[in-house]
Amino acid sequence: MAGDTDNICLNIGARTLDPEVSKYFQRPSESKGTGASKTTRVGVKSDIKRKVNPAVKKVNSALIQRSSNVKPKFGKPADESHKEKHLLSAGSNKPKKGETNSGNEIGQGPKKVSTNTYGPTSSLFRKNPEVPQVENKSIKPKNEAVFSSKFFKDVAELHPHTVKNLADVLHVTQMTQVQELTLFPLLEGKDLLVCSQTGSGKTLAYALPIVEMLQKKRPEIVRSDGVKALVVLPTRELALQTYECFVKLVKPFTRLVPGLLVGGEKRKSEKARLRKGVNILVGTPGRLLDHAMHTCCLQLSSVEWLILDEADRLLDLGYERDVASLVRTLDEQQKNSRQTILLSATLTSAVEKLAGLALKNAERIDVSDSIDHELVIPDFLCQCYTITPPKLRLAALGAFIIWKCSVETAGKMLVFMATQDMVDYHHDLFNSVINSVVKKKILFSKLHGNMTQQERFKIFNDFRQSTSGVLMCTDVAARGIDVPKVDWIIQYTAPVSPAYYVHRVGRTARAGEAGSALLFLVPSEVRFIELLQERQIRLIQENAESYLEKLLALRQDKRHRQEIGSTMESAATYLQLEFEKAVLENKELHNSASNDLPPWAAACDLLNPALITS
Ligand SMILES: Nc1ncnc2c1ncn2[C@@H]1O[C@H](COP(=O)(O)OP(=O)(O)OP(=O)(O)O)[C@@H](O)[C@H]1O
Repeated sequence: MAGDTDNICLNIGARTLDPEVSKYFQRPSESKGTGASKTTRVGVKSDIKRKVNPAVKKVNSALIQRSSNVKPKFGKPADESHKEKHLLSAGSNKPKKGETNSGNEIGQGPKKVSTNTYGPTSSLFRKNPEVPQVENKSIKPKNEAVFSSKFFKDVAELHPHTVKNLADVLHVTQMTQVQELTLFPLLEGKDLLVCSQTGSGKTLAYALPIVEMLQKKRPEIVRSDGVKALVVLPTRELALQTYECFVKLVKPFTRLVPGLLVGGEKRKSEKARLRKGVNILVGTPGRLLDHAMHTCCLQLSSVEWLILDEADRLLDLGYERDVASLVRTLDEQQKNSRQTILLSATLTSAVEKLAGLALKNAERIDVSDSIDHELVIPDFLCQCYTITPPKLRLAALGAFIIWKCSVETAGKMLVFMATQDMVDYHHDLFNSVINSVVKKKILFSKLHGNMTQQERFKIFNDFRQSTSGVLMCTDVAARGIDVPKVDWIIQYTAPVSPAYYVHRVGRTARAGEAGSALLFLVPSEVRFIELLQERQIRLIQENAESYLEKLLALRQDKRHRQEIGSTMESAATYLQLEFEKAVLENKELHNSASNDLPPWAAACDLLNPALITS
């Protein structure tokens, strides 16, 4: 990525460069007799009648002034602008016959440039790195059928109230593979190590048998009997979601009480809940351990089931010690024998080590059809990627969101980004800019680890219940979280590994439903596609230009028709300028662009270091 950011200087054309260099970025419309082109970024900027603050005006006029003082070196008559399209395809920045590569990166100084002209393109589309075409290797995707042929109503061991409740409240009737394979060993009291693809119904696979075993116990379990089942999950959202699953499952058996402990809440109120009595305690490791050590009303002596869910994530997040301490505390305190279940979407050696620590004579259930632990992608997931030059990324993402969430349909989308600051910045930027250009407003929300628990729960729940909208998030939402009816997973920054790719895309196409995923890469990240191919994951390559083209649909709105122009380039330029203006006009956005974003993100996602520091 770092290498690609060098190209950003070309995005800003004359604005940041030495005057000697800047003349090579002259907007063609200023060449005599060619007429003004609306596709030129500076040109478009000057066309937009919008209240601009004086500082912005000063910068803009200085930029225009600077660029108009020099003679154009590139450029062709405006009436040839329709021929520009071919420049957008892969390799558009290759020197053409009769010209040399100008190589105008900052610091290189002016090089000999072509006398051949490119014409009035936006600088967004000029001097971009070549978009590589990736060879499609032969791939054998790993299959894992989600559903079994069994129905809950046919399982004699389940209470009729349970079966009815499953259908009425959880809307499930047919078992998934993992649910069928785990039900009987769990009812028999075995320890289990379960590995199954994302979205295959692992939560119900353990929650259902536990509730069933609890409701069958005689004398009947009541809340004053204390904690019988302890469920450990890596994040608050996952814990909340699992707790809610238990709340639904115990509906026919109201004497059973689930509880939630996730931190971020006052200890006093948590203690009060524990004092009243909880039978199924769901929580994150740190908080559970904290109460286990320091809250006398939390007794673990009667625990009979321990569930370590999303074990690979527990380890990734550094909870190994907390989990080990919790297991030790249980071993010391508990009076009855314990059944332990460990679940994971991937079986790594670290997970196996944890299994060795917590499980006894465990049965292993791996739903996938091979033993080499390949990554499994849901059957009905359509996966695409786009290799987009850094300068075009922001506009391409904006265009895609506008297309999928406002113009075409009102879809529901998760957008993954690398850092909390990126999420904050893009959330605020898109919320203000995109919603000022679209007719059908888009609900933008954000989720990351640096938000209060109340905020996180509220946003997570609101997004789960909404039928459309965009949730921008870090990897805090990558694993385990279950949001119904997500149409698209966008990975705006590449995941850290193929396994994380699978976790992120696994937020859609859950439990046999259909979904789509799009991965943004810059040209230097193309190796990631090869890595995915090596793991038997196939993606279809798409062109960012095909997303940018969709911006032309905004022309239906008379307010923007003129500014958008009639070409993909002019429309993309329009959106990019709207982003840039928002950053210049809004102090908070400006500050977060200049102070908070990692330099590589700032460089890719607007901004133009010159604008930020101006
Ligand atoms: N038998 C079923 N029939 C239909 N839907 C089901 C069934 N079991 C579970 N589901 C639904 O499938 C979705 C995914 O379930 P769950 O979150 O348990 O998957 P998971 O395997 O734990 O996924 P991840 O590994 O991503 O955490 C949930 O919305 C759940 O309600």
